[in-house]
Amino acid sequence: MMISFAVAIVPMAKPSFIRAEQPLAPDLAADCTALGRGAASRCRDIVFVVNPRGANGKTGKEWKKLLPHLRSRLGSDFNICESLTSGPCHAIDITREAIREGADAVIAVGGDGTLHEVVNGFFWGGKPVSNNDQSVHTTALGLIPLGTGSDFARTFGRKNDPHDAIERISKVSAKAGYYASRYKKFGKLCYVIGALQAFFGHYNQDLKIKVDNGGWDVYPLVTALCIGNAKYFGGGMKITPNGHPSSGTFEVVVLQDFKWYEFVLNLHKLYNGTHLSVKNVSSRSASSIEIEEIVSTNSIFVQSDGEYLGFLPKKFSILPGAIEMIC
Ligand SMILES: Nc1ncnc2c1ncn2[C@@H]1O[C@H](COP(=O)(O)OP(=O)(O)OP(=O)(O)O)[C@@H](O)[C@H]1O
Repeated sequence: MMISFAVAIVPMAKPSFIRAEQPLAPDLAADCTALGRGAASRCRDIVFVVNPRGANGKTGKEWKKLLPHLRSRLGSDFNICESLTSGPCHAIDITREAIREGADAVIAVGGDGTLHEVVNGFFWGGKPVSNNDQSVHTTALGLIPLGTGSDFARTFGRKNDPHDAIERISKVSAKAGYYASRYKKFGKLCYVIGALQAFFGHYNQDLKIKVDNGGWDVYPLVTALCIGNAKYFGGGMKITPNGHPSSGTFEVVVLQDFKWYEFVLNLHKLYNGTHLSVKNVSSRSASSIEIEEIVSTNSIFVQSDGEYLGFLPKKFSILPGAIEMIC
């Protein structure tokens, strides 16, 4: 069985962010290449955190093609700092360092995994990271979606066109400055293949769920539980169709006693968001949720934005308005 939750981010003015109550990543030694090379004072206004290995390496290639356009579009308003990630979790460190150094905006360039890491770089020990001089200046978050799925951007109705993303960044540039695996070679189909493969050796599990500090509800034979403050995951599956980053809540969708053939038969509904009317599918909205096994096996896998997040039990909660996002 798998628990997944779509994203942990934000839109417009003061949106919300989903937080896992346990640390999302270790605080690795800060070795942000771009800022650590002594270029911080030159490059700290807008930092592009680029995952060159995203989408099977396509992100790196697309980014190289995009750079000249980006420089000509934003170069007059911003000092542009490009920082390539060297491996998993590096984006977290780069982001934290950029915020501490007073960056006006940090832009994730890659897929949902990269965005996930950048968002987590905005926090440390459950609290927002602040810049070194402790001023009211804040750092905005932006996204150039160049990953395999890039599902978060879909919630905003985006076609995941990087040029559109640059236009959005250029339009709000003044404001930003002010406010202060494995099947990826199959592209988006990798998510369907991965989900089908997950059914083999899969077993349903009885769970208990506590929503918004209420009582515990028992959910027998859970096949999958998905939490989202955005609508999409799995390369365009509208899994939490009522989720939206500005709602201040997330949507919880539970699939119970689902067979692999039901997954196949209902695949089109998962993609267009009409699966909530299917038998054994339920949905509710929440601002915090605790999930535990009825009988503990410590084997219920949790993933977030395609990233491994450990095993149950887990608690997730919304942090309303935690990050200013360029969108
Ligand atoms: N230099 C690197 N080499 C290998 N892996 C990296 C590197 N930099 C970052 N990563 C890891 O790659 C993961 C996936 O990247 P990303 O989300 O950008 O692309 P994707 O998986 O193709 O897109 P999506 O998540 O939208 O499907 C990130 O979460 C990160 O942990």
